[in-house]
Amino acid sequence: MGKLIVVSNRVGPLKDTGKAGGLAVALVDVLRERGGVWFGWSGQVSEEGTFGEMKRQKSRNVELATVDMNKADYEEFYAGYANRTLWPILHYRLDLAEFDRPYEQGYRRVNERFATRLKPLIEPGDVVWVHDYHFFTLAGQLRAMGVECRIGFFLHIPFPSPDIITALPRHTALVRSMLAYDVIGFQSNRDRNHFIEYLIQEAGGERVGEDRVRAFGREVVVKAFPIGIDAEGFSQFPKSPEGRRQSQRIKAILGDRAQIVGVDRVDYSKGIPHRFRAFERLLEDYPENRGRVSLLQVAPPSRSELDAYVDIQRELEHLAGQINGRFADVDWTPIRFIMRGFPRKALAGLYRSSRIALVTPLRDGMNLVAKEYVAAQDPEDPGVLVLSRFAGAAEELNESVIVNPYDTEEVAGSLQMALQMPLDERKSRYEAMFNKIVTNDAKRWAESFLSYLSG
Ligand SMILES: O=P(O)(O)OC[C@H]1O[C@H](O[C@H]2O[C@H](CO)[C@@H](O)[C@H](O)[C@H]2O)[C@H](O)[C@@H](O)[C@@H]1O
Ligand SMILES: O=c1ccn([C@@H]2O[C@H](COP(=O)(O)OP(=O)(O)O)[C@@H](O)[C@H]2O)c(=O)[nH]1
Repeated sequence: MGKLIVVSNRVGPLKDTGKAGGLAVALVDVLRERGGVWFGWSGQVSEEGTFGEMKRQKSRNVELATVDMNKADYEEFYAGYANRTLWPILHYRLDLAEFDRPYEQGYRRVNERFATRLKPLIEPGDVVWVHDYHFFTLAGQLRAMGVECRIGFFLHIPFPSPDIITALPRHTALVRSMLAYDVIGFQSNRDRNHFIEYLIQEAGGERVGEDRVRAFGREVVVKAFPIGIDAEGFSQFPKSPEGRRQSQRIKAILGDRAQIVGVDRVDYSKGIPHRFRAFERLLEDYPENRGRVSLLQVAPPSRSELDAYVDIQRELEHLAGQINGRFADVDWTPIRFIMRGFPRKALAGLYRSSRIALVTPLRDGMNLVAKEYVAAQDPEDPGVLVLSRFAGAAEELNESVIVNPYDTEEVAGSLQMALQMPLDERKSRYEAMFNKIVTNDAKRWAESFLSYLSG
């Protein structure tokens, strides 16, 4: 068998640096396990861009092969079409989507350039596994250059219903180019079903088996492969020196008070303002929690060059200040809002010392934080996961307390219920979820996808 070539916009690093982003975290685990080449953007902007030298760096069984982007590529492809057009649409936010012809042209250009740089790395027998919305059209470009090997695609973010997707100008061309892949994977059945509905309604496609569709003259596998984490490995992190150090710091400030934790990139899809309001509502409706329960929100900034991201950051600072001003006391701060990233071992310590994780995205492909929180719990005294029904993770983790993140009163009531949940119920919910995340871990996710891709 040939080698595995993984392609994603965000590549590495292979070490845990505390830079947030579930895609990179998941792929490190997979590549470490199986070995291969990981090709993508270096994270650098230079004058030569994709025409510059390919940086190659080997660490044990994984080789990182990266190229720069130039300023126009960065602005039109990454900040433009990927994050101003596709990201909001795929997260059901048509109100935030910007449609600009240069963005779309930049997207096609960068996909073509990446295909040109990738092609010489592909040898007979290799399989290519492409990730995420940055590269919907990459396989189409590779095929046009004569590449015939098996190429798979996995979408890490949601795929909405045809009603929403059809708002994207020239959506047909985009979806048609996706059919150049041999296997197309989604995080959840909901996303997979939306894609099939699109093919049937908009492209005259048809289902030709449980996981196969025919459209645009091609027959491909279309299937949900919910992404996992290295759950066994993560469950050991709270016992690491860094994990312990964070737990001890938290215990020292909390005493016998309870902590709710949230961990998200600052992104409008994550529902952080709604979460702050739900926590405020908890303090209003259940005043016995004042002085007794606090919310720790870790929120590393993300895509800060985009207005929508600057706006949400400001809104959060304002809201946290307002809620703290209203309820804080000399010895208690209701919301501790930390706008920087932590390495995952440190996060594990924060998760372990929190009675509740409040994971309330308005839309999310999967949400690995939900799985990490479960993995980090003490089996003898586990905390409670309160999870949005709109996270991909909710399809699997149905023993969590599932909430509608838009319903402030419901989330506040669920927090109160979680704070009072008896130990035996906490344990039975935890055990069911832990078993699932250990079984459906990152390794199994990759093996399952690759077994379809190998044909
Ligand atoms: O690369 P950035 O623009 O800095 O953004 C970080 C990553 O965000 C997204 O992550 C998604 O993948 C997770 C793992 O499958 C999933 O749990 C989560 O729901 C998604 O939002 C994005 O998809 C990545 O491409 C970005 O690198
Ligand atoms: O300070 C932080 C915050 C997050 N993360 C990691 O970033 C990933 C976030 O993945 P998720 O699927 O929850 O959301 P995404 O950011 O990919 O949309 C998780 O593995 C987190 O542990 C991290 O390493 N440090």
